[in-house]
Amino acid sequence: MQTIRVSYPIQKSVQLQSEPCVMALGFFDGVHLGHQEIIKTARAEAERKGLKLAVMTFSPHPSVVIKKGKQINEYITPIFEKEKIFEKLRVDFLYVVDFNEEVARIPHQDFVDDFLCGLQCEHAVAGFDYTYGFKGQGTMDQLKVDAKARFAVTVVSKKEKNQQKISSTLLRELITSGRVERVPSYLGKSYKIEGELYNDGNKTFIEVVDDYLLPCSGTYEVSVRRGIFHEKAVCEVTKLGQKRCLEVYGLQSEAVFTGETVHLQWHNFIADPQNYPFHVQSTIDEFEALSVSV
Ligand SMILES: Cc1cc2nc3c(=O)[nH]c(=O)nc-3n(C[C@H](O)[C@H](O)[C@H](O)COP(=O)(O)O)c2cc1C
Ligand SMILES: Nc1ncnc2c1ncn2[C@@H]1O[C@H](COP(=O)(O)OP(=O)(O)OP(=O)(O)O)[C@@H](O)[C@H]1O
Repeated sequence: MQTIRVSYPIQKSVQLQSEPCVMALGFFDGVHLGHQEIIKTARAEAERKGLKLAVMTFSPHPSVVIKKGKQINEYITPIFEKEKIFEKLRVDFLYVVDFNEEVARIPHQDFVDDFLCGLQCEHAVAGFDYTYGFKGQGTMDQLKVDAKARFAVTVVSKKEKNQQKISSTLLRELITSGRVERVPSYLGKSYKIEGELYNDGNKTFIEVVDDYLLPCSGTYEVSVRRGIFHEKAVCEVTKLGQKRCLEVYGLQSEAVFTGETVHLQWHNFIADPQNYPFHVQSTIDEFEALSVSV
């Protein structure tokens, strides 16, 4: 897979690198079961038509630039993690559009002309609620109009679980409120982060990139994978202002770890920082009840 950074106006070199493709559109934070449906659909079309499979995403999240509603600057899948997932899903080109104020103002028709036709999109695939262009005025119906018969459009219908749309928003809410055990039914697997393991003689801790979304402060049942070793452990999350700390207990090995790459999977919330177990239960049940989709 090739990851290609795209700025606006699109660089000539990027256009020259492009190949006729089926393009899947969206931000794709988490690459959850709804997103996977988009990629699967796009891949099937790419195979049927003998085209490359491309994904077009943005960085940072448009909410950071548009400043309307909640700004999303921590991710379930920071860009390096997204790249790995798309690689596994056999994506050929990952276009990462540098989303800035100028891009936010691009009218929907221009976005289609420059970013889709300009990168040889022959078939676009996105979900029922995908929007694009200035003020999000481009909808999936508008995309068919803006395509002007230059490419085909497939709209993927809403994928639901427990009567609600599977969404990055719901997953973020589950993770940040500590209900990590609910994640697999929307993500298809437990929430997993990658970091580096350190031991300072007393404590074992994991350092992660700053833009990873972490569960709320508390103690969690986790599993840690280091190379061929896969162990159950306990992780205590503490957050002091901007400073976040992930301390890990119960790893079998006595070795001193200095920067070894580890993968940590979040299985269950055990207790909050005051050692009250399951304090978040009611909050998230309320959230899930409130967010039942219409
Ligand atoms: C070229 C482009 C310009 C956009 N401009 C706006 C905008 O001016 N206002 C807006 O609310 N959303 C705008 N959007 C954002 C999308 O409509 C959408 O909200 C965004 O991709 C985030 O999706 P999500 O909230 O579903 O993750 C733009 C998207 C694209 C691709
Ligand atoms: N549950 C779903 N069913 C079908 N399509 C989906 C679903 N969730 C997202 N999509 C589609 O996947 C692509 C990426 O969407 P996006 O990144 O906005 O995900 P999201 O989960 O809706 O995020 P958010 O909750 O932040 O709005 C878009 O084409 C979107 O329409």
